[in-house]
Amino acid sequence: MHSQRIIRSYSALFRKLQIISNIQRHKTQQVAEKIQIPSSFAADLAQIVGKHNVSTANAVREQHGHDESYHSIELPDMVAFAECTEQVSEVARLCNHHGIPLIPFGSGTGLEGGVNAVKGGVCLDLSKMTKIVSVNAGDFDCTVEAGVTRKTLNSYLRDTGLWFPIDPGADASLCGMCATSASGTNAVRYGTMRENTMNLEVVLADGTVFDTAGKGKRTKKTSAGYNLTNLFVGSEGTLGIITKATIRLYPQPEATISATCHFETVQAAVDSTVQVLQCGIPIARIEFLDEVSVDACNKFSKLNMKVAPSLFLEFHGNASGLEDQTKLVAEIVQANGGSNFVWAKDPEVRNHLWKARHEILYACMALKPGTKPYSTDVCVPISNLPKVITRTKEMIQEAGIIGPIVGHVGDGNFHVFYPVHPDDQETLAKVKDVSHKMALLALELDGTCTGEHGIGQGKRELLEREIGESGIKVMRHLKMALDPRGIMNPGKVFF
Ligand SMILES: Cc1cc2c(cc1C)N(C[C@H](O)[C@H](O)[C@H](O)COP(=O)(O)OP(=O)(O)OC[C@H]1O[C@@H](n3cnc4c(N)ncnc43)[C@H](O)[C@@H]1O)c1[nH]c(=O)[nH]c(=O)c1N2
Ligand SMILES: O=C(O)C(=O)Cc1ccccc1
Ligand SMILES: [Mn+2]
Repeated sequence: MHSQRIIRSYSALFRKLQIISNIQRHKTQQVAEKIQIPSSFAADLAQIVGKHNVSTANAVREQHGHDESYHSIELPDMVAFAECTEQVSEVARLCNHHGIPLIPFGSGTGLEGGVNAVKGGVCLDLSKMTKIVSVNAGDFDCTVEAGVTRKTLNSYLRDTGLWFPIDPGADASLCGMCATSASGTNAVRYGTMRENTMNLEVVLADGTVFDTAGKGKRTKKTSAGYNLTNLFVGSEGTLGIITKATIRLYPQPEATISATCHFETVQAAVDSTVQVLQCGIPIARIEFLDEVSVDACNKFSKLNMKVAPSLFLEFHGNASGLEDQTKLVAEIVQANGGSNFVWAKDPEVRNHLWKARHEILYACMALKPGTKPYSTDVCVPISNLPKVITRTKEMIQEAGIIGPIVGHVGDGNFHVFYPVHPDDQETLAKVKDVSHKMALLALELDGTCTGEHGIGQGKRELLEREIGESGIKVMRHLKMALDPRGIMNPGKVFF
């Protein structure tokens, strides 16, 4: 008995050591030498996409070597612009043949360093693939090419009475939004890219082109086999290149009302949110801003809000329905000690409010001029949200740093924006420490280390903790099966 127990504990220790050595090995791979590109490669690439669509110019490489995050710029060796799926397929085949990294580029608005070419290689810019392939108004869906952005789609749809509501603030490409599983302010009502993507045309590393739900399929439901569509949603360019997306559309709301209100505590704001959801009010947006964010918004966007934990809300529906909804929400707010429930129908007032919310990143940077934003993004079951936000605020105070908080509170999702001077290592170390502790707390409280920005470069270790050894193994098997040479966006999602 005793010897069996010893054997068991030794084998457990051995397994642990194996995991550590695996992680070490992957970390070493991550800093391995960049791949040497053969001299004939640029000419081969130009054969596929045309000479005018290949660039090795520094300015173009610099433009493509970063997104909107604090992650340092990493230059690709060259940038190629694809104009159609066939070209994407040929480029993938060529890169795969030579084992050259291939990084899909949508519009570069990501927040986790997803497009930064950590191992060099070819950045494949998809912004020239701008066809809106089809709009099926009667079926509430449309199919777009990789370069179509959400604002372009919504302008195109304006006269159809339909719209695509997923709104990450930035004018991101829709396929880039699929790649990061984006969401934003409207997700509480309309869901995220996961719930709104029906089919994807994907080019695999070896050039294979396929449709994740079957050619031309665009049904609201399916039980047909594995969900390959959602395998690629959130894959961050590591499994293949998304060249087309079929996504769901919604009727444009007949009437819209926005509102703001203020609270004594974070708890009161979250309690109000939970009660709004419990009452079945189909709230379209319910955004939390702490007092530091409100102050930043007041200064940057010329608002005149009470500096207190606040909610920005939006209601979509018909006129009579909206009256009932706003009345009920006002009562809930009041019951939780909230004040100044102010609502607006006027589009100008509403647009000003949401513009201010979307520009919060820039408002927070203006609190410390010359800084870049270090962003965080955790998501927990909503009942645990006050705990994580309150503890995070304590940690921010203890560390003596500035960290405004905003949250897509209806989804249990929030962000801290830390404005950091790029050469202020001391503040950066504190920010990283608080962010890591916050993410660990979220994991401990049944949450995820990212609700919507993705893993990118900075959260790979957190992903291992979140998914666990077996889950990571399954992910690795999938990666190996689809991209055996590891050319697709190396250094992201995995070590
Ligand atoms: C001011 C502001 C505000 C916000 C945000 C950004 C900014 C600047 N974001 C983040 C961002 O808008 C979001 O991550 C987008 O989905 C990224 O789309 P891009 O087209 O810019 O992808 P981008 O080019 O930045 O690429 C992102 C990742 O996807 C991959 N990729 C891009 N296109 C691909 C394709 N066609 N096929 C395969 N892989 C592809 C890339 O390789 C990379 O790994 C956000 N997000 C959010 O969810 N909620 C929010 O509230 C906000 N808010
Ligand atoms: O505004 C949001 O909701 C975002 O997701 C954008 C963001 C979050 C954190 C840092 C920078 C931008
Ligand atoms: Mn967000």
